[in-house]
Amino acid sequence: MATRSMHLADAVPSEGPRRLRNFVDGRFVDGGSPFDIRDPATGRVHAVAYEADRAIVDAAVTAARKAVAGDWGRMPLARRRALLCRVADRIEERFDDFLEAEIADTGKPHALAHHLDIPRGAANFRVFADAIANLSTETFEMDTPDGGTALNYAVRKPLGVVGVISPWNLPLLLMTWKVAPAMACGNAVIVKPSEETPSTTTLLGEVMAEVGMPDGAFNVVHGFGPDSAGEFLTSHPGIRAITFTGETRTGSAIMKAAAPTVKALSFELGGKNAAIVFADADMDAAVAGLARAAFLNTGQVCLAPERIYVERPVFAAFVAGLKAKAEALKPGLPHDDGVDLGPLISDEHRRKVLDYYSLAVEEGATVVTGGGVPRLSGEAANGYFVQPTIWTGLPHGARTCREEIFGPCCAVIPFDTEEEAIAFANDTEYGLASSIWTQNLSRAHRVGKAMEVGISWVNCWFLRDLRTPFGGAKMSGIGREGGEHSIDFYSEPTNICIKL
Ligand SMILES: NC(=O)C1=CN([C@@H]2O[C@H](COP(=O)(O)OP(=O)(O)OC[C@H]3O[C@@H](n4cnc5c(N)ncnc54)[C@H](O)[C@@H]3O)[C@@H](O)[C@H]2O)C=CC1
Ligand SMILES: O=C(O)/C=C/C=C(\O)C(=O)O
Repeated sequence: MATRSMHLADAVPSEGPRRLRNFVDGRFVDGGSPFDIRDPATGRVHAVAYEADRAIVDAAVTAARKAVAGDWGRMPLARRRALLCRVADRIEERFDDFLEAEIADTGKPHALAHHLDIPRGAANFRVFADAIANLSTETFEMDTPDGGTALNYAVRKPLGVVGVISPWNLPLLLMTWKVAPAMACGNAVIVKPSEETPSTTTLLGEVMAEVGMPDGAFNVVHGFGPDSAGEFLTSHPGIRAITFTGETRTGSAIMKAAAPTVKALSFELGGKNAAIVFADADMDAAVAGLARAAFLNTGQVCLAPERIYVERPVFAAFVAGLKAKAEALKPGLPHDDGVDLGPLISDEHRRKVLDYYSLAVEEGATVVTGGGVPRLSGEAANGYFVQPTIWTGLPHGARTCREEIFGPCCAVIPFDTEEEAIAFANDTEYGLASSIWTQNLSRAHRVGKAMEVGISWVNCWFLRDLRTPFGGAKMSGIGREGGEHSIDFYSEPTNICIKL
């Protein structure tokens, strides 16, 4: 296959900040207002992105519509699948470029991005290339009033142009989780990555050009939310669907903007996830598993448990174990030896998390560990680090127990009965994920089912089979993605009824 191998975005420069331009109709375009992208581990500007104005967003929509009506829309399925697999291969061939770009934007530890973010970027394309190949549709044979029969069968078709609005916590992973199924279904996409983390999405534009993706099938517009590229997309009449991961309030603003043009919406929103540890759990596994769950990616995972309910007889042992794990985490620069705790994404987000650290104390918490900013030297002294933090003694109604913090922190709360644990866990407006730790399989099933969430993990957390439904209940989202659930969202059936 011919490839166009060129660094169109200047995304791998030899010197100075990278320039991250908008990618429209198969090429990087000039224009837009520059804004700085900071490395959160050092506070230094490492790239400049260009905020797309309305004209650039309009050009992206026009190009995307042309692609759907043209080469991309007419492409045979086998070729479409092969191109998506080639995107996955190319992400792997350029693994180090993606790795360094993701690390520069997020400051996350090298090992984390190496094991999680970049491999999932490639895996997302492979999984949905397979899913679309194995798609079946429904058929119904019916009797007709004249004594004959008719055959109904559905064909699935792309929606058209899909707007993808993605967040900063797992930038490549979460963006490709939406782009891959949308493109597998034959849609053209316009991605607006988070203004904090535009680098890997820009690199994906290079990859799309390199593998020979038809012009306009994949577009990137940079910028912010309100009155910027985000809102221009969500209100654009040429876009048929919006898929979004991020804060619940943002989801609500997007719904409003999308309402006049009646777009299809798929939302994965905030969480205030609960974990429940029963006294019969394998305690070492529960402590290790929940330390990972609470502190991975510095707590910036929407699935992270910020409330951990522990059966009273094992409460003290659990808290002591979790404290030891939190205190063993080493904050620092992504490439430094042994570093396993990165910074928060921005100074603004650190202020928000530190405000919650103060609020917890005002609300009556005992700070088991953490509660502030770690002392770091060298370049990391200017990074946006906070200490992993554990609280006990918080009342259920505390804001710290009800509002999404999105930092490396959790409240640990005792319970006495299974019913009480279920009631505590479900006492929230959110409903994304839960994690239950017990060796009693009947209870695991019973409690897992009682959770008002999209995903209940038992004796594990963030174990992902990409074919399964993924999304949130209550204010944690609308719809499910994953496997055929993604195909359902990113395509629509036309029923054909043939009188035989
Ligand atoms: N995965 C998740 O569930 C995430 C949750 N959050 C939560 O959200 C809080 C705020 O972080 P933000 O980065 O401000 O999240 P956000 O939800 O505002 O941003 C996510 C994406 O939405 C875009 N956006 C924002 N407002 C928009 C609008 N009106 N129309 C269209 N697009 C819009 C942003 O530019 C970004 O690409 C965090 O402190 C955290 O609690 C943040 C990121 C990811
Ligand atoms: O595995 C996934 O598809 C998603 C994981 C995490 C999030 O959705 C999130 O943190 O927003």
